[in-house]
Amino acid sequence: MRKFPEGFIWGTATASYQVEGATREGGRGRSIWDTFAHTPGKVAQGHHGDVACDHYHRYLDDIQLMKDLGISSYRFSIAWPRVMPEKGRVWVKGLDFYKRLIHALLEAGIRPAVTIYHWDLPQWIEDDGGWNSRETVSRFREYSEILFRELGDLVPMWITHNEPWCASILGYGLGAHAPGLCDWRRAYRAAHHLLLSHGHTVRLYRELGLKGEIGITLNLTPVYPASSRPEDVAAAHRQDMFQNRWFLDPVLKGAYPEELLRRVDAVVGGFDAVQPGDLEVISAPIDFLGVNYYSRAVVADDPADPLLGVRHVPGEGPRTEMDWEVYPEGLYDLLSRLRRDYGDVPIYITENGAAYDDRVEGGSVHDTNRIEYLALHFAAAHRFLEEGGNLRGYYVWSLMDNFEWAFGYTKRFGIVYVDYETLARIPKDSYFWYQQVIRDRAIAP
Ligand SMILES: CO[C@H](O)c1c[n+]2c([nH]1)[C@H](O)[C@@H](O)[C@H](O)[C@H]2CO
Repeated sequence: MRKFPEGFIWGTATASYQVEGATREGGRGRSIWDTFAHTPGKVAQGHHGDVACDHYHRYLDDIQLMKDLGISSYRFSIAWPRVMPEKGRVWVKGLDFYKRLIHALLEAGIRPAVTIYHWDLPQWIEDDGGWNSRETVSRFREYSEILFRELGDLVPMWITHNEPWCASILGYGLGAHAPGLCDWRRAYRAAHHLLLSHGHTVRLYRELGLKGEIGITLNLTPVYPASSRPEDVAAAHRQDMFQNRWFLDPVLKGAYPEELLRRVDAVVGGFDAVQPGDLEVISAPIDFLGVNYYSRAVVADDPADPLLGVRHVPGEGPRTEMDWEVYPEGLYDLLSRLRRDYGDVPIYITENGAAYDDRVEGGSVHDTNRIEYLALHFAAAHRFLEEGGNLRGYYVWSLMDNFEWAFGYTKRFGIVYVDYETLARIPKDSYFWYQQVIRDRAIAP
């Protein structure tokens, strides 16, 4: 058996817009995802989060599932529109659901890990410029201060942002996520303002003297050259800069990659979002780095690509329902690279999991492919730990099937199946497998 260390944190993760529903309850205002999902053609089959998994009303049953599973921590996000539903209005009572949730988690012996922002920006802030506007930085700090003052003594682990790369590139550059804009200049400005708001919030956390830990979650994708040709190796470095170092370097080293700034300036002109002192704020020391890992990228040199001169090449591994290659070695390589290039920063894997075409058969879901995926990735994490890696914990994405953004409910990532007709929860085989791993604190060799 491959034993994990005493005190290793086993968890599961979700996000507010993906599981809560109750989008019109408790004084909640509209988010950019309410707007985006209700815009025809943006989300598969017209799906939206109005009901989702109804976690807002069913959270006690879901916590019982977590308790039976045996996890020691649950990562979830707070919906900003519940706290700031409209311009000029702070609705602290909007936190009442989260206070109930957190108390129930603590009573169940489960450590709450709160993501302050997981993409559901209040629509009124987007109407005021959203992450393209520097004003949103101070609004995020104000929002964070409310959370810290109301929940700071109860919540021991805070994540400022979930994947600012996705929030900026997918939301403002590619238009695939809310707010659905296709403007690279705004995308780069949004990325900077997301990072800046992270830094200010970390500083605030320290100023308030709170005793927990705070960090940020980045989606990180190790990049491999399609061949050993120097052009492909150089292409992989460029993609790594765009995919990973763009966020890792400012947060952990206090500087953007020089070549990225040059390319951004050349393509979008005048990357003027950066002001003196910003990088010092962004690199405020963090207690941990949250890593979301799902798969790798393989790239080749391609002069026709205007920004980076790369083209993606499919890896040769099996694919999940998201058409992502299953590549557990990439998790070990990523963690090892972080340790090599960024020092011994404590790491949590804040998301890892897979979507598969799960079917209910006789009241069960035999998701052996997901068990295989998780077993391989747990083994990669274990190898890193065995080499002295500073890995603190592992949050499986996701506790339950949920709203998978532009894919709606067509992709299932949960270790618990959700019947969207009845909202019944059915633990999958992977739930019971994970339960045993947690009990043994080990995986089979
Ligand atoms: C390349 O995958 C990204 O890192 C990523 C994958 N995922 C995420 N980020 C988001 O944080 C979750 O909200 C998604 O539900 C989840 C599954 O798609």
